Amino acid sequence: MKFTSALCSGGKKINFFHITTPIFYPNAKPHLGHLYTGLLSDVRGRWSKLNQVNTKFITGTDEHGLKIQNAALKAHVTPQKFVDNLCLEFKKLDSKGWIDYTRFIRTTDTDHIQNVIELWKKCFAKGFIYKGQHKGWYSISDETFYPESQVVEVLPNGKEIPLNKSEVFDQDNITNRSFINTESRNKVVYQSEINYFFKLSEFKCKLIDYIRFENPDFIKPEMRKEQILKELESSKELQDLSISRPAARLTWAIEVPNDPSQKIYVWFDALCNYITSIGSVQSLTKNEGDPINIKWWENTTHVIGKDIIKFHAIYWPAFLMAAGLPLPKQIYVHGHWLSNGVKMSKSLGNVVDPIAMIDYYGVDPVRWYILENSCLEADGDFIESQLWQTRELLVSKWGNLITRCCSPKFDLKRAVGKFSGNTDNNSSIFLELCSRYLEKDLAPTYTKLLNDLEVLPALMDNYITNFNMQQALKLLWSILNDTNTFIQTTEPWKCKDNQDKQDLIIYLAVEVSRILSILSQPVIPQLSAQFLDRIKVSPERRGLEYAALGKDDNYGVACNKKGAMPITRIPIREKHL
Ligand SMILES: Nc1ncnc2c1ncn2[C@@H]1O[C@H](COP(=O)(O)OP(=O)(O)OP(=O)(O)O)[C@@H](O)[C@H]1O
Repeated sequence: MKFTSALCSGGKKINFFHITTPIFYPNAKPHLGHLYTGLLSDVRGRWSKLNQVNTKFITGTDEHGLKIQNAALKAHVTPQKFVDNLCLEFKKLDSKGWIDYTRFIRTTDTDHIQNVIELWKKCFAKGFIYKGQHKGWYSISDETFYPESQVVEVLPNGKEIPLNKSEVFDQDNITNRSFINTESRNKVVYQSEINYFFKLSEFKCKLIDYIRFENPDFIKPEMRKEQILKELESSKELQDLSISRPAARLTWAIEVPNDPSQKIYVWFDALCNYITSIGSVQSLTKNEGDPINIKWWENTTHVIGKDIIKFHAIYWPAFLMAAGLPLPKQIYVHGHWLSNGVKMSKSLGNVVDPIAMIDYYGVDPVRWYILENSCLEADGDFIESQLWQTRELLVSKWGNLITRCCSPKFDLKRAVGKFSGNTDNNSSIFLELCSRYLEKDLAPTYTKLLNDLEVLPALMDNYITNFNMQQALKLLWSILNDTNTFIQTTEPWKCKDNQDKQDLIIYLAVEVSRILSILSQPVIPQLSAQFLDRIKVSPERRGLEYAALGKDDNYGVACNKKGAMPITRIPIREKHL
């Protein structure tokens, strides 16, 4: 069918789509930023399902590591109890936000732990892991080491000075002194210990070839790819990566195979969740694995915030290359939600509580607002009055349009019965009908509307598959605005003496509502269902194949009577004023 193939990349049907969010640290309750990553992935996953592609969407929590161990200690509970409690908060946010995942992975899950051990063993067997002395500046908050060039000392008066090159640091001479790294600006401490190392230094050229030449779409958007390539192509060599910590210091982590004195570094553990989400390390092994699992893996998209790009675009591909495993298809990197110009983060506590917003404004206005006010390339500010305004527009532009169509003055069933069979996804027939019944000077208005409606599914497909949700929503607003203007100008309530004309106007308006509601199901799953219910579109006719003019000839029955509005006005939250 012409319509379906238009929605498939390059005309080729993709059968598998696997999408992942990062697994989040459950060291405090989630905030708006976590909902954002979940939402981008959820909409993309739902779009893929609507397109009848086999889809898996995985999210979860990253439960090991020093950061969790310390937070649990502070809360006077065991790390297991600590993560059990907070994991529920992340699940609650997903449930409130209608984040429709296939599996919620916890890194404490048994199958995941097994995979981490397998991945380690493979890298070890191929000679990419060795034991050595490690000295360096470590940020517990970021769970990562920083080079000296990225560390400054913060003096008691708040002044920041570079490290004194001639000073020899050790764990003792930094007590009572404060150091931060210049990348995340989190605190760092000096550590010297025995660790296992991963030979990251061997992957610089392989990564450049892979990202720049062989798979130029691996990292999106372009600016993020260039950022990573700049780092890789700089004259600096990649430093081997410390991937274990002494068990004496880190207890809450997976044990290094055959060495109980060491625990696996939390990022080596966490990244492996993407494999757990498909199956096992073994099942992804080239030539020996499961072809279906490999297919899932080759159609995997990771969605992440820009704060963790290095881990996903450098470390993760290098681990996989070392283990002889294939790489996922793509990594999409998004910007941050800010609070007074600073990244909203659990550690800083400068957060917006998304659950409070959802409880008051409803899930779909929040989803719409977040997606409309963000794009991958930029950071965004949350402004509650804008969220309220977005909701107002959904009520006045969309809710009202449907309510108008369902007015007792009109007869939707009659209009649908009269015009749906005539059109059959062919707007030129409908154009002809419009020119027969409507005034000549309306021709530009309805021609534009019909054209826009015809190309809408393919344009939305392009925007959503490229995570450009903002533009996809702009298209919906534009058609809604044009339809409201069309109704306002044609005044169907004044066409009592010309039933065909009235039916035609109402039919066009309700078709816009129906098509837009079908296409927006991934974005506003609850509201779109309520809209479709209001005009009695059967649940079997809500697939993408019905998102075209005239496609559904069997809805609108008994709608033209007073019914509850799917969405009504509410004032802005009092707390906000
Ligand atoms: N301010 C934010 N804007 C957008 N996404 C965010 C934001 N904060 C966190 N995320 C999402 O969460 C991921 C990081 O998860 P993490 O649990 O470390 O969150 P965090 O709030 O930065 O935590 P912490 O402050 O403890 O480091 C990001 O890559 C991104 O997907």
